[in-house]
Order: sequence, then C-alpha cells, then structure tokens
Amino acid sequence: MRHFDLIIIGSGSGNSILTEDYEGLDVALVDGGTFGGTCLNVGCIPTKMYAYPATVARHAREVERLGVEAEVTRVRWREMRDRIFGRIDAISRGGLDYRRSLPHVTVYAEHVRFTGPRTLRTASGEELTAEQIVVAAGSRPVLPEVPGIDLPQVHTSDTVMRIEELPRRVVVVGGGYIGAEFAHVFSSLGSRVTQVNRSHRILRYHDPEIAERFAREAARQWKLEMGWALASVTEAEGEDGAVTATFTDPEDPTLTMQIPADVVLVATGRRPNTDLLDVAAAGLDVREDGLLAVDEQQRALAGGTPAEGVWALGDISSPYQLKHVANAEARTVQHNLMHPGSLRATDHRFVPSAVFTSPQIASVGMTQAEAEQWAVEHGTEITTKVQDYGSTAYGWAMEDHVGLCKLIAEKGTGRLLGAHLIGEEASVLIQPLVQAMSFGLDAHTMARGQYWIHPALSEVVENALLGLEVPEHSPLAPEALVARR
Ligand SMILES: Cc1cc2nc3c(=O)[nH]c(=O)nc-3n(C[C@H](O)[C@H](O)[C@H](O)COP(=O)(O)OP(=O)(O)OC[C@H]3O[C@@H](n4cnc5c(N)ncnc54)[C@H](O)[C@@H]3O)c2cc1C
Ligand SMILES: NC(=O)c1ccc[n+]([C@@H]2O[C@H](COP(=O)([O-])OP(=O)(O)OC[C@H]3O[C@@H](n4cnc5c(N)ncnc54)[C@H](O)[C@@H]3O)[C@@H](O)[C@H]2O)c1
Repeated sequence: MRHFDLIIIGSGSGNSILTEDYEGLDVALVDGGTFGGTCLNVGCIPTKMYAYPATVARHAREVERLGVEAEVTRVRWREMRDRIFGRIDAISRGGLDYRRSLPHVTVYAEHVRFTGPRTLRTASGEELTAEQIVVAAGSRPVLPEVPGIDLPQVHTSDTVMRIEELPRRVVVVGGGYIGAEFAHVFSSLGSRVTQVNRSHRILRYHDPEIAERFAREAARQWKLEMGWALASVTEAEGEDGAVTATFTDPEDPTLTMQIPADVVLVATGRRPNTDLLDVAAAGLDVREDGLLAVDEQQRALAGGTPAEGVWALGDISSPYQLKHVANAEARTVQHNLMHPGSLRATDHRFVPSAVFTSPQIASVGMTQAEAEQWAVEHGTEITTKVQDYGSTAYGWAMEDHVGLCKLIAEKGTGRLLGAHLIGEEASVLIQPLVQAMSFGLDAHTMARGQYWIHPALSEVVENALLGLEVPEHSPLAPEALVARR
C-alpha cells in the first residue's frame, strides 16, 4: 500500500491541475488509457484537424456559385492521418515523459477502482490511498447492444480516425455532435455517407430553427435518414470487407432498412466512467444519468453532502461533456485543493458550444422555447431577431444563403438570453455574445457602444442586436458606455 497527498484519476483535464503550486505534495497521476485523455487523443483536437481540411474541400466543391471552377481531385488520407497523429502522439508521449520526470509525481499507467473511501486498487493489485482524490476519469462511447457491433468494420470516434484508407461508403449512426462532425468530414473528403438517426430530429438540443437549417444543409451534402434504430451489422455476402447495416423503425420493428457500407461509425452518445470506477465502494453518489454527483465547488457528494477529500470534474460529473467546461472545472479544483478556507464555485451560467461542420453551428444560453418558459416564470417578455448572413455585405461577398444569427433577449432590459448561429465561422462570431452575456452587457449597448468593422461578417451580429426590440437606455447599461453612444 502507498499513501499520497493527492491522487488524480485521469490525465485529460485532470493533468492540468498539476502546476508548480503542487511541487510540495506527493502526487499520483493515474491513467489506464492514452496519456492526455479524450480531447487530445481521440476528441476535440484530431476531429478538428480533420474537419478543417474537410471544410476546405467542401468549399472547393461549392465555389462554382462565385464563378470559380474547382474540383477536389484527390484526398491523401494516410498523409493527412499521419500528419495529424504525428503531432498528437508526440504531445501525448511528451506529456507522459514530463510527468514521469517530476520527482514529486508518480505515474500509474493502469486502471484503478475504488475499494473504500479514498482508497483505490490498481489493475495490478497495488493499494493506493490519499488525503485528497480528484476523479477526472471522463466518459466513453455507448454502443447499442446489437448483433455484429464487434465487427472490425464497426468503429467509434476512438478508432475511426486511424483507419488505413478513406472508406468508399460510411454509415454514421447517431445525430448528435459526433455524428454530424464525422458525416461532414467523410462526405466532404469524398466518401458516400448515410447518416441515420433514431429520432426525427438531429442536433436535438439545439434551437429548432438552427437544427432544421442544419438538417436541410446536411441532406444536401449526404444522405440523411431519420427515425431508424440500428438493429444489426452483418458481413456482406460476396463483397470483401463490406458490411450491411440493418435498421428498424422503433415504432414498427417490422419495417427495416439495409445500407451497405465499408465503415459503420457508431456515435450514439457517451456515458460517464463511474461504473468502471466502482464509486459505490467509496460511498459516492451517482446520479440517475450515471454522472458522479458534485456540488458547484466540484466536491463529490456522498449521501447528498460533500465527501471528505474527493473532488470531480469533466465528463465523469458534467452533463455538458465539453472540454472548455472540464478545463473550467479543473481550475476550480486546482484552486479549492489549495484554499480549503475560500472555496470557489464553477461558473456554469453561459456555456457555449460549437459543432464544427460546414456550415458551423454555435450556441450559448437559452433556446427560444426555454426563454419563453423562463419569461412566463419570471413575469417578463422576450424579443427575438433572426438575421441572415446574406443580408450583410460580407454575406453578399460569400453569396451566402445558409447562415443566420438568432438572438433572444429580455424585452424590458435588453439582457441577452440566448444566441444561436449557423454558418461560416459561427464558432468565432459567437464569442463577443458570450462575453456580453457573461459580463451583463445589454443588447443595445453592445451594438452601439463600440465600432463594428465594416464590412466584416461580424456585422450580422451587430444587425441582429439592432433588430431586437429592446430599450436604447437599458437599466443594465454601464454609465461610461451610455455616454459614449
Ligand atoms: C470525437 C469527439 C470530439 C469532441 N469534440 C469536442 C469539441 O470540439 N469541443 C469540446 O469542447 N469538446 C469536445 N469533445 C468532448 C471533450 O473531448 C470532453 O468533454 C473532454 O475531453 C473531457 O475531459 P475529461 O478530462 O473529463 O476526460 P478525459 O479527457 O476523457 O480523461 C479521462 C481519462 O481518465 C482515464 N480513466 C478513465 N477511467 C479510469 C480508471 N478507472 N482508472 C484510470 N484511468 C481512468 C481515461 O483513460 C482518460 O485518459 C469531443 C469528444 C469527442 C469524443
Ligand atoms: N464540437 C463539440 O463541442 C463536440 C464534438 C463532439 C462531441 N462532443 C461531446 O460529446 C458528446 C457525445 O456526442 P454524441 O454525438 O455521441 O452524442 P449525442 O448524445 O449528442 O447524440 C447521440 C445521437 O445518437 C442517436 N441515437 C442514440 N441511439 C441510437 C441508435 N440505437 N440508433 C440510431 N441513433 C441513435 C440519438 O438520437 C442522438 O441523436 C456530446 O454530448 C458533446 O458534448 C462535443
């Protein structure tokens, strides 16, 4: 048995806790998977390194409307893959070597399970205890339990980015972030893609106006099938290496659909790794959705109250499943471990997210339906404005007929409640709106209290702000900015 001051389970966002402030502590960093976790190795970073060239290829395929003839003549998949993972694998290896080089850090490259409060057992049988434990053990893909799910042609986001060739035909199962991003990557690079979703809406947590616009664009780029659940995957007869994915209608299982494919990518959600950690042995609370229960200070809960010396962050305890949220929670834990007398809470008020497809999608705050409900509960009114990219000068330059910026605000104050964008660079355009919401800037002051570069695409945000029915003299507006307007 070995006792530590601090054990961190998970080298993804958990790894970033270890700054020089921790040099005086005896620390164990435990990870049974690839060092650096999901975002670096199999998540945000490699997907975006594929999504960018895919977007470039998509533009080349669609530039004819601007009077330019171009075509994608060849995609060198292996070269792209090796460039991407040449960079990523080196960062992962370098991170592991660096941690191993630190005298105060012991790295355990194995899985652990709880055997009691603040007591763990490694896969090789060693018992570890600590004064403080940080659980940052993440999540993993959920696979439907259907025949053929273990065939080598069936992939998840963990494996599909390392395949040898760009597949001719890809079936993407699932209509969430991961399904959408990979459908974009493979179809733009040249695979024939069919995306199949169980429900009749893709990107179901997005504002319906955005999700519908995306579904329209997706259906133009690849085949989109809604209302089918994966039933089985079988080896295709007479076609070497190919498979047939069979789907049934969840409302009438006698209705089936069969799609031939070279790769089936399953993107049907991710589940927190609480079950693999035996958190019950430590007496920790697990929510109905499988997340480890935490409070705003990131303290793990046991019987509804903070468990002594146990913290959690990221996908294991966060319903957002987003890296910037995991990072923010890691900063909270980093502070709280060192300052037990002045604990901080994580700010989860305005969490943005983006889908890196073509067009991109970005969103923060309430959808229109959520804002309407909020207004009823608070005895107030909302105002909304939808501004097309195509109504701005840069939108004309792009000959854009897709992009839109939808804003939702409180009528009486101009307080921004939600922002939802689809279109070119939506993930970048949204950031000033996140800033305004985070710092309480009202819509009119945001529009008129600063210059907007003409004729940049950001004018779509300016015009959307000006289109909201909000007061010019908001009670929220800071004095200095009112004077400047
Ligand atoms: C394909 C894909 C694309 C994504 N794209 C984006 C994006 O664009 N933007 C965004 O914000 N988010 C994105 N995400 C989500 C983001 O990757 C996660 O929210 C984030 O990485 C979670 O970080 P974490 O530290 O909680 O967990 P992880 O980074 O998963 O770290 C957990 C670590 O714990 C280890 N571990 C688990 N159980 C044990 C155990 N019992 N013993 C020892 N070690 C254990 C694992 O091996 C892993 O390394 C994406 C995810 C995927 C899958
Ligand atoms: N850009 C980003 O920020 C980004 C990118 C990728 C992933 N992520 C994170 O990863 C998480 C997981 O993403 P995801 O796309 O796997 O999950 P998700 O929950 O967003 O979507 C899963 C989809 O699969 C469908 N589905 C479920 N079971 C099915 C079945 N048997 N047959 C057919 N369809 C089925 C669901 O209807 C749903 O549309 C997300 O919640 C997100 O936070 C973020």
